[in-house]
Amino acid sequence: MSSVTLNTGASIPAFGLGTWQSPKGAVGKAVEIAIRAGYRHIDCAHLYENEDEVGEVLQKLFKEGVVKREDLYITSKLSCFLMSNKEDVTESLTDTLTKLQLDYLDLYLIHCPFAAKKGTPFMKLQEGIIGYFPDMIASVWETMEGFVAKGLTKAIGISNFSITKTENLLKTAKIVPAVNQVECHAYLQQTKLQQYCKSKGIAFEAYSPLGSPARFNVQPGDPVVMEDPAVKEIASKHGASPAQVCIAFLLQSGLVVIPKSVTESRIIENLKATELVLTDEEMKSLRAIDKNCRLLSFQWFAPDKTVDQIWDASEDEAFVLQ
Ligand SMILES: NC(=O)C1=CN([C@@H]2O[C@H](COP(=O)(O)OP(=O)(O)OC[C@H]3O[C@@H](n4cnc5c(N)ncnc54)[C@H](OP(=O)(O)O)[C@@H]3O)[C@@H](O)[C@H]2O)C=CC1
Ligand SMILES: CC1=C(/C=C/C(C)=C/C=C/C(C)=C/C=O)C(C)(C)CCC1
Repeated sequence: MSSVTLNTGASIPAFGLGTWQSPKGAVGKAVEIAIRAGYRHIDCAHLYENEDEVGEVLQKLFKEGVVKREDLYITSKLSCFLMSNKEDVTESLTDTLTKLQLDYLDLYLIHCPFAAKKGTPFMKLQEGIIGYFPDMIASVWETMEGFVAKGLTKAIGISNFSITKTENLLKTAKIVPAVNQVECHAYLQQTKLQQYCKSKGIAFEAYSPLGSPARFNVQPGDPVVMEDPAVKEIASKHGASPAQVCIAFLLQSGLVVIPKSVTESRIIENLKATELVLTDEEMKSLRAIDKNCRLLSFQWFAPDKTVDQIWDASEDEAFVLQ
């Protein structure tokens, strides 16, 4: 399977399994199916509230000799509720390592540049929002640099950072982020952010590569990337599924891609997309369907800001679904 070389010198498998909204009772099974089938990269987060079940299944697979820790690439992310001080940031990582039953992560990301008050119930998130503060991010980053020094994570990175917010971070960072994980699919191709990340040596990770069809804020009439005529046409030419075309498009663009599924047949189907080779012509027609359409606005993290302000939209003038 192809991989991307990070600015640390390590490689990240270009294809991995997402676990957001993978419910307890299903996420462990999904991770087990995935690893047995050949996945070697799992994308986790404190916020997903399912890391304990992922940890149990990893332990089981290690004990059975199915896979070794060093052959897996495990990412997790700092909770937005635990960003206000060094103790909270350390608590988030420690809690994740305990739940995943691991000594170290391969990659630890700031989940998003916005913070929320510790203890806020997730369902009342809007009541606990603090916002985006460059100074807070700078000190979170300093703490995370300490995690690398202590061997608690091999690399650190960011998620949901615009060019402006990344530039702010780079003013004080001693370690350049290894990765920026952001929404990216055929309807939000993020070419400008991709170019910027490349220029800084930051690898680009595409989340919601299938257009996150079951996201909590989905509305009737929203554009559906897997139903795009160009995607469907290319899929039928290859005897492939639209999901496979969406994944192959991003992989062939040199990105890291982490589709989520808890359905056995889809977990396997998505893995097979790593073998699908699209022609230059097909890549060109997929590049042409970009709508600059953001599906996860993150506005709940900054209700006082417009969605354009949240994403520093002058950078990309994204059309955003509210
Ligand atoms: N850093 C961040 O802020 C974010 C990170 N992420 C990460 O990226 C991962 C992927 O993004 P996500 O938003 O989950 O969305 P995806 O674009 O990966 O879509 C997942 C959805 O598509 C369905 N699906 C999966 N495979 C297929 C297929 N072959 N055919 C048809 N439908 C399919 C899944 O259903 P089912 O499971 O029922 O099979 C699920 O409902 C997340 O799980 C998470 O790890 C995502 C959002 C934000
Ligand atoms: C506003 C809001 C919600 C918040 C959703 C959030 C904050 C989702 C964050 C998703 C992330 C960060 C995903 C990927 O990594 C709830 C709880 C659904 C309830 C309804 C209102």
